[in-house]
Amino acid sequence: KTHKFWETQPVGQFKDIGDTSLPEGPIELATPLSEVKQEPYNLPSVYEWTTCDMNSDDMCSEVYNLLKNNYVEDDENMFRFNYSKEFLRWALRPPGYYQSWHIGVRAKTSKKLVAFISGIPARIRVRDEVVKMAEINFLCVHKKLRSKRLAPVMIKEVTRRVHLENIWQAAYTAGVILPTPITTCQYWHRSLNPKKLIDVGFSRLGPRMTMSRTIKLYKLPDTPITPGFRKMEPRDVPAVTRLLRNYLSQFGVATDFDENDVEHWLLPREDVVDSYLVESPETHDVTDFCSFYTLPSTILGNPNYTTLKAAYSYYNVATQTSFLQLMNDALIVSKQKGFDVFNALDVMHNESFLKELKFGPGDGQLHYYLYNYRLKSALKPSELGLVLL
Ligand SMILES: COc1cccc(CC(=N)NC(=O)c2cccnc2OC2CCNCC2)c1
Repeated sequence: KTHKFWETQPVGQFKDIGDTSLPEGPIELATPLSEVKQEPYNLPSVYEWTTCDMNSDDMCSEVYNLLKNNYVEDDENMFRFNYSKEFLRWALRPPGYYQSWHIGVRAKTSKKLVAFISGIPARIRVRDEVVKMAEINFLCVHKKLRSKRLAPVMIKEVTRRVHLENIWQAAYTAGVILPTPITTCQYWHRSLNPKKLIDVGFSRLGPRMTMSRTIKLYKLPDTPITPGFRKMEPRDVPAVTRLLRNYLSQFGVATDFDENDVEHWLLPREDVVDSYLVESPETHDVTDFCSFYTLPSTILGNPNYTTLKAAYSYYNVATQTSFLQLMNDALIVSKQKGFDVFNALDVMHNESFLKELKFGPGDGQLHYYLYNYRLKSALKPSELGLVLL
């Protein structure tokens, strides 16, 4: 009952956990394109499929507003992700993207966008295999249409369109447990504006703590302390790519970035993604790198504030600077840019700075999944080098 749909899909099944006789790799073989269902799946008769052209300002606004009002909320329904239009255009149009993977559902009569799901192409290395995958994200069904079983048919439709491009694997995350996580991450938060976070109920005043003591606890310098710490520029793409590829090579599952990918995903974009590096003042080598993306949340039902400005840790590499000092500089610049909180998952080597830099554990978990690819055993979060938006 609970996983009616997922028990029909080529994903690791709970009953198979621990069965080491099952080989690591694709669960179902690729099929000839002629055997892929050519026509879209059937929706309930009052709805119709639509392809969302994110280059169109109107379409982008429709997707933005659907997500703004109906996308993921925290467990206590106090906050809802509020991805910006510019962020969505960035997230959905990487090199080689397919507009056909930006799938909407409209009500036939009103023509209103009532649901959305997206895929983007990505090369993801699993152990020693680089696999072409779709990264599935932004699955959203209007609050008024929940439990009409729209999500399963939307997942089947995006899968069909991914198959039409001869791609047979996918990666996705969810806050809920489905068959079967490849790893489960904890999320952590570092207060930058503790007074606002306490006022809106994101954080609570610690025991035996006053507000002024709390503000002092989270105080940061005005400027980064690492010599040579500066914003990333286009000329840095080759060096950052080398640094990233070398760092990510140690993880069991990781993004396989090339320079083209780094140019899209990591060059700074105002209010979307920020990237900094350390250029050695002596040698001018690029020795370290840190980045975070901008994902505000709507504050639900607070009379004094509407938006929580949150930075999310993205990819970070330290080879000469201490990881602690590098990430503290990331906190310093994010505070200077007006963020209220800096969030991170315990993936890669993040655990080494979380407690030291005064991150507190979040109250939820983020589960990572692969579609049509079995891992012999689950990964630890520290073995994962993949951050989804
Ligand atoms: C603070 O506002 C929120 C609004 C909605 C949900 C949550 C809790 C939550 N679910 N957080 C995360 O999933 C999360 C926490 C730390 C780092 N990345 C995260 O999620 C990313 C990656 C997956 N897609 C959403 C953004 C918080």
